[in-house]
Amino acid sequence: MDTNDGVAATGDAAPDSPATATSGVPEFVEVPEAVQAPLPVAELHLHIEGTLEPELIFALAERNGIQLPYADLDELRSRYEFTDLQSFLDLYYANMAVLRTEQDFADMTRAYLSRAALAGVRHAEIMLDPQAHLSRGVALETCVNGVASVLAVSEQEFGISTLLIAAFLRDLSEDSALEVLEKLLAMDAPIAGIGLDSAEVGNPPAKFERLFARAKDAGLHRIAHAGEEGPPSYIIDALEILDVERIDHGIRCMEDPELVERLVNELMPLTVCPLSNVRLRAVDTLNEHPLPAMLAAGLNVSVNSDDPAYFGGYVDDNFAQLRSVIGLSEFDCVRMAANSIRSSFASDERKAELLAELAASGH
Ligand SMILES: Nc1ncnc2[nH]cnc12
Ligand SMILES: [Zn+2]
Repeated sequence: MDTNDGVAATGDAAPDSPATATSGVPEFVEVPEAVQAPLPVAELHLHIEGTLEPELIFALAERNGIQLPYADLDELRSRYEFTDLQSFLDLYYANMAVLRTEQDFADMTRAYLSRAALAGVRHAEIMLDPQAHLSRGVALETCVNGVASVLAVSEQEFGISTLLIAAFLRDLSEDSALEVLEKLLAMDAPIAGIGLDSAEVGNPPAKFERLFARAKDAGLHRIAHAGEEGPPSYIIDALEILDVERIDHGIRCMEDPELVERLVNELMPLTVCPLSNVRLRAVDTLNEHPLPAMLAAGLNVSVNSDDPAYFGGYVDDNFAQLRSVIGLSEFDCVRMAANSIRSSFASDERKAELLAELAASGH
């Protein structure tokens, strides 16, 4: 690991040109950062339905005989202009209509993992929104088994260890969430934890106190979106009422210095998603993103892609823009990669393996 200031990543790999005296290239020329392997990271904040790329949406629609309300890819892409979280969620839920069979869920998962492997992801904790599929008449077994069947071979095929997290939609009732959780437990679904997502404002953590208590009882990990659009008090409530182990986003903690101090002291992981925050207008531009201030405050932050098909990039794209647009140093990138691994729910053995890989990565 080096601690040099980051050089802007161009995204274009330089041609292979060994720096020999005879090639005319001085021997001391360093390998440009762009040709280095990506940082090995754990992706901790990823909605699998948010990885549905436009091409796959069209392919699945055709396979399932579904008429999309867009004439072509360009028309679909023209809708990816969001004004806030809800404007995104409307499209995100609408596009799920193409997911009908186990094969559809498996294909989506496989597409994410193969792209994530190129992005440097070595461990992924993947959220699935079962209620968004049940409400369309897709069985729980269909979505869970479709995703899980590919996760089961992910380490072997993609070198990515995985865990599945059932995320519950906070704009629905707690009773609905409890009913689905009981079904997941009864079918022995391979879930490692539960999450809380969807429309945040007006749906505070306290609404899901019984759900999270039940999940804890069942030995499940607990995470929740908080402080994406919602106030800092939602972060406090997620910690105190839901007893979460990680906060998804959490960027609005910066409005409450006492909360920041608490999060620092507790080493509470915050899974930050910079490109998502810009696209959903939680921040105006990447330059105004609080991530550098969060790092300076000593918060345990990691970089994640959230819904990469909708927000302009996977985790490597997030890092590349942080380097090139706001000049984030290589030291901070490596620090966040290490945070992501340490904050994961992977086994201690797997974490040690990944930290060793990070140390040997040359970053
Ligand atoms: N960024 C996000 N916030 C809340 N719910 C989501 N579901 C998918 N992406 C989300
Ligand atoms: Zn999210």
